[in-house]
Amino acid sequence: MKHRHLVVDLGNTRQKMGVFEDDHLIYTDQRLVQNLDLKVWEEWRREWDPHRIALSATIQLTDAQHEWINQNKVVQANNDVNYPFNVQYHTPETLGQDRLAAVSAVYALYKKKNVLVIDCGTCITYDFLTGDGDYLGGNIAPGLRMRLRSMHEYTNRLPLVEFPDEFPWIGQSTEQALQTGGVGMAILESKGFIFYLKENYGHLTTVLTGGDAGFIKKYLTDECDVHPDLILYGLNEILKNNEI
Ligand SMILES: Nc1ncnc2c1ncn2[C@@H]1O[C@H](COP(=O)(O)OP(=O)(O)O)[C@@H](O)[C@H]1O
Ligand SMILES: CC(C)(COP(=O)(O)O)[C@@H](O)C(=O)NCCC(=O)O
Ligand SMILES: [K+]
Repeated sequence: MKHRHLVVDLGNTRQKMGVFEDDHLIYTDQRLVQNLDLKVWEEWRREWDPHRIALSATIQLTDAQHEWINQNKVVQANNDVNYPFNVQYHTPETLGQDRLAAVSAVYALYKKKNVLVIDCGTCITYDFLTGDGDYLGGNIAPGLRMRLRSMHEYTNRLPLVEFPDEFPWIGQSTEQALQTGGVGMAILESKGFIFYLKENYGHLTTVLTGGDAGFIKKYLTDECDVHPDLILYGLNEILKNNEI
């Protein structure tokens, strides 16, 4: 009989789900977080009848959701479960569950390599795992849409500009300056961090995930892998490493 796992990644913008059958991702779905409802989890559970369920959540859960998690023996990607790498973050109890799932995925996929995960979601998170299995930590930076929106919201006169399909490196209008400042300069931040890690740790594999990964990849000259379902794979790994 096939072993089926349901995994759910609840981010600040979107909720992503995946179904694994014997380690193969056979189905994915996503919903905007605004339409969050326990009914969605219940539908997924009924439809897929999983043996086990894993969850990462970066938003506050409701009492009803907590109850559902307990009833269904859901494994959550928090500090209470086992990881095959050394978590060297000084506050693992406040570490994002999506980040632990991301590191779980690259630990399994890129054995013995130094890996930087850049999760380009609501926030951009940078997480660094060494080839010796030490997760040293990383950084949290504003996401692309957040950067565009905050310049409008924190100033008196700057407009809210559209997310650009393309941008010039040297902005020549207010709109372009904001668009390039918002998204282009964030890309240089990624390039700068990749450069820093290469200088200090030698070899580096960079893996991009999250809603804006494809966009950022287009402008990164450094070689990197885009893995849209990385967090889902990480949650499946966490299920394999933790009996409940
Ligand atoms: N339709 C959309 N609605 C909201 N964000 C979108 C949409 N399409 C792309 N994005 C981008 O995806 C990012 C969110 O990525 P995602 O990986 O879903 O984030 P999270 O894991 O935080 O929920 C947003 O910051 C935005 O730039
Ligand atoms: C930084 C995050 C908001 C990123 O979440 P996302 O943008 O993917 O929704 C999330 O990982 C989080 O809430 N972290 C807690 C703080 C920490 O990781 O130290
Ligand atoms: K993120």
